[in-house]
Amino acid sequence: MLDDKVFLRSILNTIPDHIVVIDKVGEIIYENKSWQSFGVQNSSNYIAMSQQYNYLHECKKAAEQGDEFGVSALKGITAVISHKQADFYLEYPCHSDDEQRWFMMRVMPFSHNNSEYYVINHNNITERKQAENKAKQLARLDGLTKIANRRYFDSVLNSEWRRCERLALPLSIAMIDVDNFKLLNDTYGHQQGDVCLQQIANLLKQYSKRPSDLCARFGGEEFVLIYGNTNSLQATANIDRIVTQLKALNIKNKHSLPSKIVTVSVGIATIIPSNNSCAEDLLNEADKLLYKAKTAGKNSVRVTDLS
Ligand SMILES: Nc1nc2c(ncn2[C@@H]2O[C@H](COP(=O)(O)OP(=O)(O)OP(=O)(O)O)[C@@H](O)[C@H]2O)c(=O)[nH]1
Repeated sequence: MLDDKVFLRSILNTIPDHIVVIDKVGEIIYENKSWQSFGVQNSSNYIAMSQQYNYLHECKKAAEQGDEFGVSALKGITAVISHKQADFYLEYPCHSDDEQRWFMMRVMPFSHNNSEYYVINHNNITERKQAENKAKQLARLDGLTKIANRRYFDSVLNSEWRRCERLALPLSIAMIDVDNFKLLNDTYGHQQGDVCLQQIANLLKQYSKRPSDLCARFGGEEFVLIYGNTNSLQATANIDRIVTQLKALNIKNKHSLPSKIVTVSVGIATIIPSNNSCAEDLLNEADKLLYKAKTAGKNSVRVTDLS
């Protein structure tokens, strides 16, 4: 039975992976049913093409059009064909108009009648990718406030620093600390303190919506905002709006005098990043200003423009 071609073909047609076999020059000499039906549902490209195509030519075309995965696929398959590599794996996105999808391409050589052939197998890994992406997103968030955590803040600050340095743009940072937060906890309980932190985080989110903005929980009752391509005046105006909105929320902290509501102290520092300084210096500057605001009586904003 195993010598029966129809029998073997039937087996291959039951496999959900998209399988294609090419020869040394990339000519497609076999495709299974899954491959064919995927090709019918999707426009022909290097992952969905039929026997009239040359697989390597299609990868090359995709690479020339700037498709980075086309470049990797071409390189990997060529490396297997030229025996530089025993096999090749590539994970790549292949989104349709209404669905996000990811696949893994696997290239394995085999010999038959003194000729070499290559099985190219595309396996749908969307579920795993979605789970990985979700885990990645969760790892960036602070558990209580659901805004960015300190670790993610550090990485965004460094990349925003480099971007603003490259483009000679101003970068502003605002350190925000809740005033007399211990009093709030002591008066209304820790749970109410948590709710207050969540309210402030939601407010900060509303005022950091541009792609180069980020609000994060720095730790405890301290928050930090990154404003890329934002000068000192713009950053201060934004913080003023946040402070006004916080006042409007009227979150009670009756022993915090004289306001009796939740207020914040803020330090804002702006710089045009260069070789002479680093992101940590800017952060330290904002922190110093915050400390000054605290020691001068809290509920105020201190600003330094180093640009
Ligand atoms: N509810 C709640 N409290 C927290 C959390 N993280 C830190 N805190 C509390 O925040 C309080 C901060 O107290 P302090 O550092 O003295 O600051 P403060 O009372 O705001 O005083 P100033 O900063 O000088 O205005 C501490 O009591 C911490 O226990 C949290 O996630 N939830």
